Amino acid sequence: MSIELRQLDGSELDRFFETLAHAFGQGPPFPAEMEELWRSLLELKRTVSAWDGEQLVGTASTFDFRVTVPGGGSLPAAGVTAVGVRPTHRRRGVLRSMMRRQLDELHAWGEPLALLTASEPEIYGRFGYGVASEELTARIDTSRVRLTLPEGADELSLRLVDPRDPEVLARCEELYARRVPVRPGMLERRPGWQWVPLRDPAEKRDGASPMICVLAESDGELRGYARYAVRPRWDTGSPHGQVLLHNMEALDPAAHGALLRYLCDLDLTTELDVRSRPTDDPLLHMVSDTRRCHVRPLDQLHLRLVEVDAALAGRTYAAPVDVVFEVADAFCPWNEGRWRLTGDAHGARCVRTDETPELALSVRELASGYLGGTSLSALADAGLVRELRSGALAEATTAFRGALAPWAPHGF
Ligand SMILES: CC(=O)SCCNC(=O)CCNC(=O)[C@H](O)C(C)(C)COP(=O)(O)OP(=O)(O)OC[C@H]1O[C@@H](n2cnc3c(N)ncnc32)[C@H](O)[C@@H]1OP(=O)(O)O
Repeated sequence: MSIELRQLDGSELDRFFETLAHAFGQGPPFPAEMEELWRSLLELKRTVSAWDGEQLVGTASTFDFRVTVPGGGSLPAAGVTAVGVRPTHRRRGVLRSMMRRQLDELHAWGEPLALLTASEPEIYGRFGYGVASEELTARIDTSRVRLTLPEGADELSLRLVDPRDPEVLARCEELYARRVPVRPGMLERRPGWQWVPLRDPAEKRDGASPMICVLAESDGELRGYARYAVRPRWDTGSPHGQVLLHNMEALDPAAHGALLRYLCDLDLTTELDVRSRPTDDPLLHMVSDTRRCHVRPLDQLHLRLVEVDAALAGRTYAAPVDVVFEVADAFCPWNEGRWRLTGDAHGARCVRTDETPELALSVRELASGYLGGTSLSALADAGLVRELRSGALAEATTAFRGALAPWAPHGF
């Protein structure tokens, strides 16, 4: 089988979505709402298509993001998306060849990072991606769990609005933009991206209502918003509906608490399903009983350092660090070798060196630690990082960690 790889032509987009629909197992047509959104956001220059003769057998693309890195700055990051291979052409190296082309292109364009959320966590490690953030899912028994609310929560007023109302959406996006620099992993949303967290395909609701939006305001100022749906359940006689939290942002503890209480107190419901929150979300400290919250962490952002030096120099460090890393990177050999990282809370430098290595690891582990979500010491305990100079591991571990757990607000 000979496979040709090339950028997609605009006239081939129908086939792109048809191939993706087959790859994800549901068969064509691709869900209409998603297709319309993705068509408006895809950049043909960033697509990769794999062809077996006239047949489109593989798809991949990237979005041109900026992601918040530790310290509050941001870096360009390629958001890998729409990866799929036709079921007839599985396990013959089509994905590998698309990943090869994609990373070569990102390298040529000088983009320091690539990010993705994976359908299955096993796929991307072999291409140098490490799990850089986790998300927390929870199923809160709101008939039993009580909340202790932060001061000021009672003073906020709550208002139900149409999430798609242009004025509401603009205000929510403005608030979201203020949250972006706060947490590593947050994604800047360019025009068009405000629709992504509003995705709500009817065929995926499974008995739940369309998306609802509640605003938390004080004297007309927006302090937080939550988007959710309600799935009524009456099958046992008494009502025990579920509240499904799609997304929520708040500027301060009071707004966060007010929104959470609203979601937990909705009449005729006994459960709040939290789909994706940071692993250090304050809700964990407001509930009376975490066992009845059924909390579960899942891998979230898989991250790749496309350019080790630009990536490491592009963030700041929680404590002074001066360490020589010996990096292994079989898939992107331009990253292989020794890098000396010096930095602190104000800035950093990362340069090639032939000095004696002090920590040895693969680019995958460096990626796992990059946003501050995974401890390099923990990776060393798993045999994945080797300390070659006493003290270097503790120094790098402390420097890489941040005050907040990394998290991305939505998939892509
Ligand atoms: C960012 C995103 O878009 S995530 C969405 C990814 N897409 C999907 O899950 C849709 C359904 N799946 C598919 O379309 C395909 O099976 C893909 C894209 C996951 C894999 O494509 P393939 O062309 O079969 O992969 P390819 O043959 O290149 O395999 C490369 C390697 O990955 C491994 N691999 C591929 N798929 C998987 C998987 N699902 N789980 C574990 N390992 C996998 C292969 O075994 C191979 O391993 P090796 O390096 O040891 O040889």
